Amino acid sequence: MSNRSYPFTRMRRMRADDFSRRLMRENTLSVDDLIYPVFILDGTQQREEVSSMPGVERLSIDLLVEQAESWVALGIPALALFPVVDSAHKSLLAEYAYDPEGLIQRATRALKARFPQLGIVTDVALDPYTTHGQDGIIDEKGYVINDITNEVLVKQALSHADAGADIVAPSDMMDGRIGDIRVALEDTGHHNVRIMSYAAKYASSFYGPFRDAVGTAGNLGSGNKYTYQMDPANSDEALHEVEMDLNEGADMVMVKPGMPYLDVIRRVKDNFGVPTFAYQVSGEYAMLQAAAANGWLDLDSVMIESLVAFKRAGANGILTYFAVRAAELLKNQ
Ligand SMILES: NCc1[nH]cc(CCC(=O)O)c1CC(=O)O
Ligand SMILES: [Mg+2]
Repeated sequence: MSNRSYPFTRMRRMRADDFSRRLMRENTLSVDDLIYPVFILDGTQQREEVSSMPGVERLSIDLLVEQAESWVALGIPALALFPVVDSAHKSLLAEYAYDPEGLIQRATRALKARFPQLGIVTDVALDPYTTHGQDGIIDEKGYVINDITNEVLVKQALSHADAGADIVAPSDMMDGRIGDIRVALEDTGHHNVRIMSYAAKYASSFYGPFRDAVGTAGNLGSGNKYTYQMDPANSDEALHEVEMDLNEGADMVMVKPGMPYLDVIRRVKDNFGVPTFAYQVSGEYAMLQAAAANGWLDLDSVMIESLVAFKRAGANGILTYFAVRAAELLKNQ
């Protein structure tokens, strides 16, 4: 007989029964892994669907607080807040981003007042607040000016922290903003406000439906974010980005988008062993929803499979528009 291990080893033996499949399962998904991104409208009693994201609703603060009751009851640890900013509040210098009475600042205060134990993650980036939809302040040629943008991002992050945000999450990809924000938070006594850095954020076309949801698609027009977001062809560069953000004081790092970038998550986790998050972005959500709507995929099972895949790749948690549905499924399993 050859030196083959079969039939002494039969990989199928452990798969033969549910109990042994459970015993050898390497990764599990729980509600503790889920962060739910939400879109916030101004006004009261406002509720709007997002056509490219079936099942996602943009809500005014009062309705958001009402709905959050059930999300908290499901055990979802944290929400990530994204504003739908009225065009009257958009400007070249993005002043509304750090207005203490701005939409995110008010939403954060309302949610923390009602649910002190619910983690609130705020997005630090200027794209909802600029007339051109870029994530920073631009020069006469349209180039996003790094260091001037950082000054505004610091003001924005501090205003979020003052409003009660637990985690500020810079998603802009300027160089050096993590260090600038960390120093400012320390100087103002916000020692425990955590920074989740969108450290390896790619210039991705999978963000399309998000730009519809927050209403920046029109402002950005045919523009792109290639001069600050990463080239999808790179992954060594992602490690360099992550290393810099950790050195500047990031508590958590993120890879974004999610599913097409699982290899990057694995490299980040293996190299640094720090809390690593993935963002299953709007386009990934839209793809699965669209296929399910056509009867081509079973939504609940592909949703859970995709989320387990993030855990297998090394993610400690996932920002996902499926958070509520997944939490319901995990509760009933
Ligand atoms: N700072 C903007 C921001 N923050 C989160 C997303 C995308 C999230 C998603 O697609 O679900 C984007 C879009 C962009 O960079 O243009
Ligand atoms: Mg960077």
